[in-house]
Amino acid sequence: MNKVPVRVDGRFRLGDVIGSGSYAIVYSAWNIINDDHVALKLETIVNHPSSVEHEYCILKKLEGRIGIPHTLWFGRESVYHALVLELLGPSLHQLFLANGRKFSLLHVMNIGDQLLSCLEYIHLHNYVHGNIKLQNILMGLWNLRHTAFIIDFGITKSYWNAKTSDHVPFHHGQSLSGTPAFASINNHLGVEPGHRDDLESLTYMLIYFLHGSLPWLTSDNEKLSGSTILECKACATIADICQDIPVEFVTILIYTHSLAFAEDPNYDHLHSLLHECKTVSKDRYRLYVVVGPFWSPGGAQGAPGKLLPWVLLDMCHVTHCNAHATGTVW
Ligand SMILES: Nc1ncnc2c1ncn2[C@@H]1O[C@H](COP(=O)(O)OP(=O)(O)OP(=O)(O)O)[C@@H](O)[C@H]1O
Repeated sequence: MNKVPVRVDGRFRLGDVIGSGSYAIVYSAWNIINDDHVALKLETIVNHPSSVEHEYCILKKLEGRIGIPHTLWFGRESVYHALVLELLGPSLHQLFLANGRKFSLLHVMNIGDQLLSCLEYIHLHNYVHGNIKLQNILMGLWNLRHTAFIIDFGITKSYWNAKTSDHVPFHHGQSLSGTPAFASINNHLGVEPGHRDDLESLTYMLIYFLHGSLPWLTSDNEKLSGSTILECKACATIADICQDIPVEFVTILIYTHSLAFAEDPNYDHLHSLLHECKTVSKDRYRLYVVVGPFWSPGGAQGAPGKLLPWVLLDMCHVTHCNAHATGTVW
């Protein structure tokens, strides 16, 4: 890496490295003029379009809502693009590890509620975040310590064509963007991302918090290839994924999988399912039958994947979706 500047824009003095990703290194920094502590993201200027500049443009359109980081400055400093952001606290990944790899149901619901509202806001502004994962959710500091912030808009995309005022067309054949562990199945399959993909990633993340794992992750965090993860994800049954957690998560997962490419999600429905978990007794967690795997990849013409036959039973309801019921009862 090139020599890192001592100061950026004459006023932001660089401190320690607080994080890094594939494009940039994030430093804590101190604004010597107003004594403010900030986060400063440095990306080396290269030929391809700047991810940090892209992130800055998106944040400028989104900022103003709780859960979206404020931008304080963007510009060039020697051979770097520099983005100055409000300083945030630990990531959900760090908190999860510090908490012994388990969050309580109440905590998961609270985080889920906040992130769902924030994603709805991002989607209303015609964007798909594209990389929802625990490392990209930071808690605020001080009086915002209970507020979850979504960060890293480096691969965020607009799904709206401003010229034609249309949803971007269904498109197939892209490479996987985002992080394989939490990517939607359609993302693995190269389908143009939409709202549904952010919601599917959010659901995997919430389930991961409750379980401490997902069927396609190894216990020793071995780095598996995207194709191995896809194979395992596509073969996993709902029972594998949602074992021992409230049945509402089964409904949420099935709902996110069933969304069509350009369909507007019903966020209120998802909020109410999350809230229903509060009243769920633990006995209900296991009372479902699932025939899996529950997913079939899209066809060669770029048709979206579809739910395979499955049956879900719980104490109160019997829900059929093309059901041919054989399977195991838990
Ligand atoms: N505003 C902030 N306040 C505090 N820490 C931050 C802030 N922004 C980023 N970080 C830290 O820096 C890390 C890397 O940031 P970020 O994910 O934005 O970088 P990236 O290069 O775009 O990553 P990726 O490779 O995932 O796209 C985060 O996981 C987080 O720990």
